[in-house]
Amino acid sequence: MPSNQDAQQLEHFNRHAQQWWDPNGPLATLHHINPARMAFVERHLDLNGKKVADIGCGGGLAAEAMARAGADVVGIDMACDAIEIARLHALESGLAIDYRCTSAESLAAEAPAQFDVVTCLDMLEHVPEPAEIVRASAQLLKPGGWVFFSTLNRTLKARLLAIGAAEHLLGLVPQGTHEFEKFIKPHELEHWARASGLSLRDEAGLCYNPLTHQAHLCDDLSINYLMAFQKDA
Ligand SMILES: C[S@@+](CC[C@H](N)C(=O)[O-])C[C@H]1O[C@@H](n2cnc3c(N)ncnc32)[C@H](O)[C@@H]1O
Repeated sequence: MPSNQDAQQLEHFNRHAQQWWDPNGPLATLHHINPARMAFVERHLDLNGKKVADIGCGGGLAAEAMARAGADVVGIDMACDAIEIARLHALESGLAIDYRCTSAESLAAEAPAQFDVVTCLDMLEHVPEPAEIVRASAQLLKPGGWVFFSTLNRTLKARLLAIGAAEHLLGLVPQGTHEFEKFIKPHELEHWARASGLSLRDEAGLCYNPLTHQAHLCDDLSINYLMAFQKDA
């Protein structure tokens, strides 16, 4: 297995693959936050006709939303059971999405500078070397292309809410989904992106109400946040 993977994390997502599309299942929170994440992407560009790589696509929640908006999507993930579920669901939805069980680094080696847009949503905090995923994302982009990351900030508040409350108190997310040490500060993400030839264009917090299950874009980056970068021409 290539080094930039956490076997336990992949096993975790494979274990829940069958329930990926259950809006009340273990991945329900991803269903709840997906419209706000898509709104962040679409405030920068029209996805119609764009070639998109969705890195760490899982069962395909974002990939399907982008395909419905007219994008030509390649979805990749190293949890191969999740990719199988994504394929089946796209078939049922009548969407043509190219799903592959491969790594971001392999796709970048195979298809450099081929994509208008890269999305990497709630994935960076699950890999040992997130900077390498940022670098691969930059390699995949055409000059001027956009990449969107969402991840969890390494703050006490995020630890209390995303792990303490969501995993242990409320059971919104399966226990073991997150490791606090892997959370990423916005300045770290920006630093890795800049080193990969990406310029920061926008950032937003993603505020989530665990009682109403409503998520919206906000100014508070202290828990879940999104960043948009453009590849330097
Ligand atoms: C929290 S889920 C997010 C899934 C999807 N992006 C979404 O937001 O709906 C994290 C995903 O990252 C994937 N992942 C973890 N490590 C990976 C790696 N090294 N390469 C590709 N995908 C990976 C997991 O298998 C899982 O599907």
